[in-house]
Amino acid sequence: MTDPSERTGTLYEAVGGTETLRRLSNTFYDAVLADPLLAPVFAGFTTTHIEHVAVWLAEIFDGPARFTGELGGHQSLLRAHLGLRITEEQRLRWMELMTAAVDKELPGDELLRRRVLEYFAWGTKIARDVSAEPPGTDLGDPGPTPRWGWEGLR
Ligand code: HEM
Repeated sequence: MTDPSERTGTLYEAVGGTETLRRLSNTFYDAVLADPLLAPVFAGFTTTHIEHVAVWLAEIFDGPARFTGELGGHQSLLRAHLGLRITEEQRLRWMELMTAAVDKELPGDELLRRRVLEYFAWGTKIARDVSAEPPGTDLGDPGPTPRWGWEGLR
């Protein structure tokens, strides 16, 4: 089935919920920390990062709004990237490693794969742009956490 309008339910349900997103996050950060271009960016990495990314993705893909409820929401996510000065080369490597992680952890559903990777392509550009601003920059109110569905950004 490839027509997005024929797909029901949320991307969160289709990926298999928070448990799968945790596995995706885990596989991805194993690769990031072994990567010479990205590892230095993640010098302050702790294992809570893996869980926080899984909780963020759950909300993006229309699951529980726990990142908003417990972890500071959209603004806090953006603020976490301030001052990182992410280069386009680093963003592309991030995408390459995430694509490999998606292929491993979310096999067999081409439309789901495409939608999930489209979110990451969109989100990494925002992270790169925000990261050019110094730490502490006032970002104003970025609005609620975005939601991604079978037809993309809503
Ligand atoms: C869709 C794309 C992205 C998502 C969903 C995402 C998600 C997150 C989340 C949820 C956090 C907070 C983690 C925590 O609270 O522990 C975070 C922090 C961070 N992100 Fe991202 N991120 C994205 C893109 C990127 C990119 C492209 C890079 C660099 C190449 C990056 C580098 C970092 C770093 C270094 C931190 C930690 C900052 C700190 O030490 O507090 N992120 N990200």
